[in-house]
Amino acid sequence: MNAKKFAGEKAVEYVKDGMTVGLGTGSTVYWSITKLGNLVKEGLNIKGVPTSKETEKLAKELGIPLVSMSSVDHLDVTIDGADEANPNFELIKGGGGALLREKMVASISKQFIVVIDESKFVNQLGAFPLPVEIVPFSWETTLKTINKLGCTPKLRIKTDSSPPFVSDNENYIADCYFENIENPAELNLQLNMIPGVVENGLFINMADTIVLGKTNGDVTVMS
Ligand SMILES: O=C[C@H](O)[C@H](O)[C@H](O)COP(=O)(O)O
Repeated sequence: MNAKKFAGEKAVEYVKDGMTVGLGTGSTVYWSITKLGNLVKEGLNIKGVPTSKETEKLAKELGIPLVSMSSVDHLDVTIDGADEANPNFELIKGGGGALLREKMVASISKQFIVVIDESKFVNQLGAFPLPVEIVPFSWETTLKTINKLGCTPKLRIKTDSSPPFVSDNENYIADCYFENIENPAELNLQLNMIPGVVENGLFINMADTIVLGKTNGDVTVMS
């Protein structure tokens, strides 16, 4: 059974008529967006702010009205997936390369709802390589600097020997293999101090609620 679908659909309960809604990116929030599309067809009045070109395309196909982030002061709620979440509600995001826009959208949201399946809820972050968005200019130098923080960074490529993956913001992604991240809040600040780093996939003090789907159909909501 599809744990991502259970979590994604449950989170839609937080969306009410008249809200401006941040629409995350990925295969879990896909289910939230699809359900929202159905509710819009039935008369729900919302405006969406997409966090990626992929989500923008999906929302348009589903008929969800969209507005740009720059046209709003805040969002009422954002629903998004994550690659890992810990009991402090700290997250790793960016497996799909959308972390920068996702962090910007989440940062002005009154409520940030994270949808995950149970395999992503971990005691310590870091088994999933941390995505870091970096500028293409001298990316090799940026990787060397990131390496000094105790990880092995690898430039993301689509397949072996193909060109680098390019984000919606025309940047590259370094996937950083830490294994264990002892202090996510400190690492978040250290990474963002490096010239060449645009943003990293650690989301600290941002998530308000985690909606966790299980394969048996149970959904746990943590706030
Ligand atoms: O860049 C991608 C996002 O941060 C996703 O929300 C994250 O990777 C989780 O995606 P999925 O729900 O497909 O596992």
